[in-house]
Amino acid sequence: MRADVITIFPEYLEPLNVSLVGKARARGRLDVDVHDLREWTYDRHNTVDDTPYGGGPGMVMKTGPWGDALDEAIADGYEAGAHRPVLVVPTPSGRPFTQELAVELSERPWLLFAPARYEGIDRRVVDEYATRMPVYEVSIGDYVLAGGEAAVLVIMEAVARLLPGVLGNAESHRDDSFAPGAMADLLEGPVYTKPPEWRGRAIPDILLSGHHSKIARWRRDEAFRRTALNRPDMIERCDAAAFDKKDREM
Ligand SMILES: N#Cc1c(-c2ccc3ccn(Cc4ccc(CN5CCCC5)cc4)c3c2)n[nH]c1N
Repeated sequence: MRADVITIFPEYLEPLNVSLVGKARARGRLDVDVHDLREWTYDRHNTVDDTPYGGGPGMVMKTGPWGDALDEAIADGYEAGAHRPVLVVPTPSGRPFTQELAVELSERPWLLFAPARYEGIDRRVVDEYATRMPVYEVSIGDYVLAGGEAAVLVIMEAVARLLPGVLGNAESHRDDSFAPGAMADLLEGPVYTKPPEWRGRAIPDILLSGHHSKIARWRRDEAFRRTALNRPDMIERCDAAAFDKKDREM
């Protein structure tokens, strides 16, 4: 997979050099190029924003720098042999970024990220590139950030861990919360490791029993309990038939 990120804060994307995404890059599973939008400004102050037409708070990011930056990133990607880019625009008004969408994006060969700042990018930029490629306008949650760079980090991590050969245990993402069909879409239950006792707190006996089907049932029950507590909405969505099927398999 190829990923290009255009931003006025390239240093914000430094975390893409470490941990899971950094490993995916080192293993050649992912190529990431971060571009400073101000390289496509030609005035003394490297201006990327201006006042909004129609008035209102804040500033709007200008068409010129974004158009020139996107055109060059796209041309360079094609020259490097990449094809079929999609434009990913983090925005508070976007569709929710979900595990399902992470899977969809992980199957794309080239992601072009346009994290904005200020009040966002002049709408004509998205309208222009939507004539050339699929555009995903996504929001990572119901809270307000100051820009899209944090969303790029979230999206890149969620996508990179789904790329083949990136996660140690290739299957482990299939049991994720939110992964379609995993544990009837329940949250993860509690996890434990050595030592067997810590500050007077022991491990649930069942986990030391070696009885795998009973352990699996205990884990499912704990997952159900946690989901009912923190995400009752997911319980309604939970497919009772799938749940009963899991029950019979244990
Ligand atoms: N993903 C994601 C995001 C973002 C996000 C993503 C990208 C940008 C680019 C700029 N901002 C700042 C901003 C914040 C609020 C508004 C709305 N206006 C405020 C007053 C009148 C309406 C416009 C921009 C961004 C925020 N926030 N929350 C998420 N889950």
